[in-house]
Amino acid sequence: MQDKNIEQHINERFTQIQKTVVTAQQMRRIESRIFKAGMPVSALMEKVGGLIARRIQALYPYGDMPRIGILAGPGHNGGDAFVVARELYFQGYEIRLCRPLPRSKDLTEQHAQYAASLGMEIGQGVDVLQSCDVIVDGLFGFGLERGIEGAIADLIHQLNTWSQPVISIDLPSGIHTDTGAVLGAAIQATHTLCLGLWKLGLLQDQSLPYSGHLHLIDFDIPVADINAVLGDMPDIHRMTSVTAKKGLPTQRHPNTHKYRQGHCLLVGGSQKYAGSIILSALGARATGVGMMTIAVPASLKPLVLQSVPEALVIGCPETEQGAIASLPPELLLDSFNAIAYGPGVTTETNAILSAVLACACPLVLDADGINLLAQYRPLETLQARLAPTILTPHPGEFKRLFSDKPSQELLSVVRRAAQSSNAYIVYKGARVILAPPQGAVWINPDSTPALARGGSGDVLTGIFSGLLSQRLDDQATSEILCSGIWWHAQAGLFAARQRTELGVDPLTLCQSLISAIASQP
Ligand SMILES: NC(=O)C1=CN([C@@H]2O[C@H](COP(=O)(O)OP(=O)(O)OC[C@H]3O[C@@H](n4cnc5c(N)ncnc54)[C@H](O)[C@@H]3O)[C@@H](O)[C@H]2O)[C@@H](O)CC1
Ligand SMILES: [K+]
Repeated sequence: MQDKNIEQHINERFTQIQKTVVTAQQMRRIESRIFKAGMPVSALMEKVGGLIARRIQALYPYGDMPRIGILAGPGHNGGDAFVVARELYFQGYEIRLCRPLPRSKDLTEQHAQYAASLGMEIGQGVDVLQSCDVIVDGLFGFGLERGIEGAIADLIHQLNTWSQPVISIDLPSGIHTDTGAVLGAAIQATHTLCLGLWKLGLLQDQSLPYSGHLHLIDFDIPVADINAVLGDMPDIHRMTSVTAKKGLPTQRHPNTHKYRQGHCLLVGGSQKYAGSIILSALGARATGVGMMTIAVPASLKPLVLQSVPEALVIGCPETEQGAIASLPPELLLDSFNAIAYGPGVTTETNAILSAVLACACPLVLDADGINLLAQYRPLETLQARLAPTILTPHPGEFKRLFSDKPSQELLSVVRRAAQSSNAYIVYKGARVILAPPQGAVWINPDSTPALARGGSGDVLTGIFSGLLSQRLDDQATSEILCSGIWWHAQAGLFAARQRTELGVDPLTLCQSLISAIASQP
């Protein structure tokens, strides 16, 4: 029993740590609580440095990569780097150190002196590192406050032209801890070993070209200190597989039947964009939704039925240019558990928008559904809706809808948009952000550029519709949407592993949805 409690405690802590995201200021406050409680600064640095050194050994064993070059800055990021240098030195690695800024914090200075006393080569210029097999970047961590310029910026630019793998401690030096922006110049890392808690900047699109593979080095920050600083309801969460898997209907009730597994309606398609509604349908199909109805222009019905034979396909009257002109009166929108409107509809007519906005179930608006909303309806319309509205804009659609330029403060901009429109915003950047009308913003940390192609978004819309249709009584909309976002990205990653990033066309993505889940541990 005792063992089970301990294991449970460790798992719960791990889940919380993986979900937690901090700014530099929050990390500073958490750190100072730990130090005030009695943990010596030097002991923590020692512990962290040891963990980093062991991770480097696992990534780059001595037998393959015997020469390690270490770039050490003036603050405690540099202190960590000197501890790592010493640890790896005693494991037999040949160490070369570059210390471009002479004045350091006391603890860092002490470690530098000790490294020198052991006979490690320490230079001021970066050239000393050039012949090394691996570079460790301990120049700046979350204490970087101002732009990097002059000789230090030149050094970073020079280092970025080299071909060796680079491991950044905490953050790639030069990356803003909160926004992920480049402050003048930034190291391009192969791996970033983020210390203690995920820094917000590492989850933002701007830092992606610099951060490489992300690892969290957990150094046992007490959960009580995290809660004391972030509160019970943190503003930002990182999606994890543990939380995402909970929202998927993978375990069916033994007595279930098709009407209990939800009924979704997908409205879309046109002569111009005939395929997108099929991709949405295939996304919805993978969710195991019990029943699916698809409303398309009448001329598309045979095509859609060919791809989704199980669906009830309704052929609608169409405009001259082949968009849906109206919905047949026998289609009762209130009989569905979720509706998606938008894939392939074009902006030719807005005749259907009012009807879908009036529905009493969750509504996913995507693609031209969003553009029509931007063009014809004030956002206040959404305030009146009784069920959740989900908007899935990419940056361009977001700008059209909210006339707000996504900026460095992207998270705040998206959050404000969700609050003011009373909608769940799924912002489709490289890392998808989910902002609900109230409550925490979620960021998906794991994805792939393979998903950057036409049709990927249609699949996501279908997944949302299928999952929302099967919602359990106690399931929050955010939870369901997080699961969909995570699943979509995991399928992309799965397909990219099998077929490279070039081979993840939207049909392959649909076909990978089930395999991606089945292959999860
Ligand atoms: N938070 C924690 O609990 C822990 C933090 N540790 C390490 O400590 C780091 C933070 O340490 P610090 O607060 O000392 O910060 P940094 O090591 O990031 O750097 C701060 C130093 O850089 C200088 N500086 C800032 N911007 C500059 C610029 N543009 N050009 C030139 N100099 C500049 C500052 O004057 C200061 O001396 C973390 O990133 C991590 O590596 C670890 O040692 C252990 C635990
Ligand atoms: K660093």
